[in-house]
Amino acid sequence: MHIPLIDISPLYQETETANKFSVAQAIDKACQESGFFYVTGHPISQQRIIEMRQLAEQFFSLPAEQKQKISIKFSNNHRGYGETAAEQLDPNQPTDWKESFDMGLNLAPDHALVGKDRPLYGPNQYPESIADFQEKMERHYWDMLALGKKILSAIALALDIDETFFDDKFDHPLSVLRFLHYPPRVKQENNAQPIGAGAHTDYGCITILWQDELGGLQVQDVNGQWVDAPPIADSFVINIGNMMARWSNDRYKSTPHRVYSPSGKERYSMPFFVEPDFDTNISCLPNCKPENEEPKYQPISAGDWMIYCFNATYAYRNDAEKS
Ligand SMILES: O=C(O)CCC(=O)C(=O)O
Ligand SMILES: [Fe+2]
Repeated sequence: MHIPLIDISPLYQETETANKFSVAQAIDKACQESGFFYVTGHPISQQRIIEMRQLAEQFFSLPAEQKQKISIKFSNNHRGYGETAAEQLDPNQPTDWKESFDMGLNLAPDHALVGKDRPLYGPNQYPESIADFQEKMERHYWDMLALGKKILSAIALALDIDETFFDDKFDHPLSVLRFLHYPPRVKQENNAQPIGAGAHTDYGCITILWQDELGGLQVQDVNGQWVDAPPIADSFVINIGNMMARWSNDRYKSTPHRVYSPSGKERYSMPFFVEPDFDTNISCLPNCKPENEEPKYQPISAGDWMIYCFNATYAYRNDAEKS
């Protein structure tokens, strides 16, 4: 399996239409073949990545009780700290060996969009003891969302739909910026490498992943073999999620991937999940099915789709104690 490296800088040059189109075609091809590609030539600086990594390290090294104070268990909208083993991405494997911090669009509890009908909207939970934590997270959130929308504009171009098609679908995005920390772990008895994150597909539209220099991300090819997707300097790994596979009538592939965390070493990563507004109608995109055929899937709202996927993964959401 080939995971291409695509220089997306032409997407930022308004006049270079031909180059823009060849980037769009390269992205479209990768999304159809492996569902994975790397991007370079994006506007997120190395300095910013270093800053965000330091912030993640600072956060995860807080005392356990401070992290527990903002546990995702206390959130109605899936924000905050997830302790090690809270998540089980592959139901056939032990729980994942990672801790997490999730943040998204920060809406006050009395905001008109917040309520029972749209359970993924609401406030973030931030640690009190790290200076400028909220500001730094939110600045990075909006910059990553802008990158996500740029990639979506290239997908629109490739599909021969209006380049701005996705723009108005991100007024109140469900997008999530996530810190992950895979603590060091000893090798198992059978000498199998420990699993950091079990095999899974992502739920949403597209994922933009930064991973540290250790590597460990693996992508499944069509024969079921695991192929390394090592870190490449100044790049992000982009992959298609289930919502986009559905939206594109399966033109695009949502491909299983997993993380093997090398024993004895800790690993950091930072996925950004690009998800549209809760009420976005996910029904077959233009030009994604033959004219005389029906779409493969029924329309569903982006929010209902995400809730359906979340409920299948997180132990705490299925906990009888939490109604
Ligand atoms: O940590 C990584 O490199 C990947 C994590 C991942 O696949 C996910 O959170 O969906
Ligand atoms: Fe993933």
